[in-house]
Amino acid sequence: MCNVFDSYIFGSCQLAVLSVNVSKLNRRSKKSEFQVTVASAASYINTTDWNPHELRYTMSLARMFCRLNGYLQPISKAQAPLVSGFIRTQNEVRHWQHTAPQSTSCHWQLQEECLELSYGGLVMHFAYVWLRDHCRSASCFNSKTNQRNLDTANVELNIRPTNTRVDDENIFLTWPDGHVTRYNLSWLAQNSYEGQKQSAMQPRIIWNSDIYTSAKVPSANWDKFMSCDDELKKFLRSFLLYGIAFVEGVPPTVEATETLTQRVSLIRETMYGKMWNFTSDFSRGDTAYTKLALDRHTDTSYFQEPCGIQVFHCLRHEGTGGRTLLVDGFYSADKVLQKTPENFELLARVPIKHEYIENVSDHHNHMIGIGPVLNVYPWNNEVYMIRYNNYDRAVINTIPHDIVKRWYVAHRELTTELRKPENELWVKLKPGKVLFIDNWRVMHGRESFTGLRQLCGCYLTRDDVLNTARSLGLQA
Ligand SMILES: C[N+](C)(C)CCCC[C@H](N)C(=O)O
Ligand SMILES: O=C(O)CCC(=O)C(=O)O
Ligand SMILES: [Fe+2]
Repeated sequence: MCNVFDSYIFGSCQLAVLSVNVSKLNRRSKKSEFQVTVASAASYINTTDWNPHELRYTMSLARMFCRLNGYLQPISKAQAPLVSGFIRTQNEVRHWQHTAPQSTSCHWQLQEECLELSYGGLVMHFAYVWLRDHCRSASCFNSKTNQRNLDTANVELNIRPTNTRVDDENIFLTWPDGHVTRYNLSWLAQNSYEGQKQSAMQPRIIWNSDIYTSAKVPSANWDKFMSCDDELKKFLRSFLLYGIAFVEGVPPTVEATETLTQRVSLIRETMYGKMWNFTSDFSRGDTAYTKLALDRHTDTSYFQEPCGIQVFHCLRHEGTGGRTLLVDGFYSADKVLQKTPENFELLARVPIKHEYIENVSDHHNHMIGIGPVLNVYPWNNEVYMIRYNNYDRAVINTIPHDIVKRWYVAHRELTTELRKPENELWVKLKPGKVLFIDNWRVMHGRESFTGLRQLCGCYLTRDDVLNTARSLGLQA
């Protein structure tokens, strides 16, 4: 059973899109609906009796047509036999609209609930209420402030345009009250869900030690960094790509480190202070303030919003050990996703708590942060933040007993990935070399050490780092 689903005209050709009910054609098939695109000569669509032979001929035409015009998905060979024995129902035919041939591949169609737009190889859908809400006309949107004027609550939820037309670049929608919205087609394409789903929010290169080392990412140079926007931009570009970046030749003082970071962002003050400068004196109730080794972790997982960036500058070390360990959490998370998607899912969906309880001399702090280990964008499963700190992980009381063991299995798999030696990047921080770490992505740790070791640094406000990157023209 097969119906003509849609048809449209392009130049001298008329195209029919057939909706084939595969379950009726082949009962063993699990799929119930299948779409096949067919191109034909203009007269073809008026033919009432389609026979398999004719259809196959039409399909080979379609394939050729698609290839020539490059704007339809070529029909795969596998689909061809499915359409034999179809019945065409005339009343199912709806008409596709299209922009002029020279304006390239853009086709649109008004459906029951949405506008369907085919542009640049992507088929997109825009709900009518969305289209009304996003109107960029002067009365609906203030282009000086980039803010919406329209009161969304006044939009009829079942609104539909009463009239639609297109020119080469735009689609014009007339609404029931007479208001006209003009959308630039490429604006729609750029702002579609389908486009967003396909692209990464944050383009990145996930790395293990080999990948990072062979990339030979250059460090920025202090003088240039402070005076030249291009150097800052290069630095931020590699920071966004790898989640770590270095500046060398920095005067080994807290003040210079502060000046440096303020070129990138606002400092995020926490209960550790604005700039911190610490040794192994146990002045605070945390293992960081000892000489002990620290396994890979993210910091401030016990904040509702963990600090976005951590800056380290080792001002002094007279002793042995104390190397810094860096591991790309996104690389390991990706391995879990590839190997055991259900473990990835558990780590991404199950919220847990992290906690910081400090009662040392004058410092009294109790922080609780709640969230999953892997924070992902639901539309594309892209990981954007990892909370991973086994020291600070709190009592688990947010997971029922039948899930908790599965959660531990998933957590173990992530840990196994994170601990693979090939994923570990070891660096010895020296006075003058400042390290920026994306604390939502790259874990840090350290080797135990002897002697006096002084580390200064700060946390940065993530929004401000990204803001600086965007102002320099980077995608962040
Ligand atoms: C960086 N600085 C020394 C100030 C604080 C260290 C905090 C360590 C804490 N366990 C955490 O992971 O958040
Ligand atoms: O001492 C170090 O190298 C790092 C310690 C640490 O994890 C931290 O301060 O967050
Ligand atoms: Fe840390």
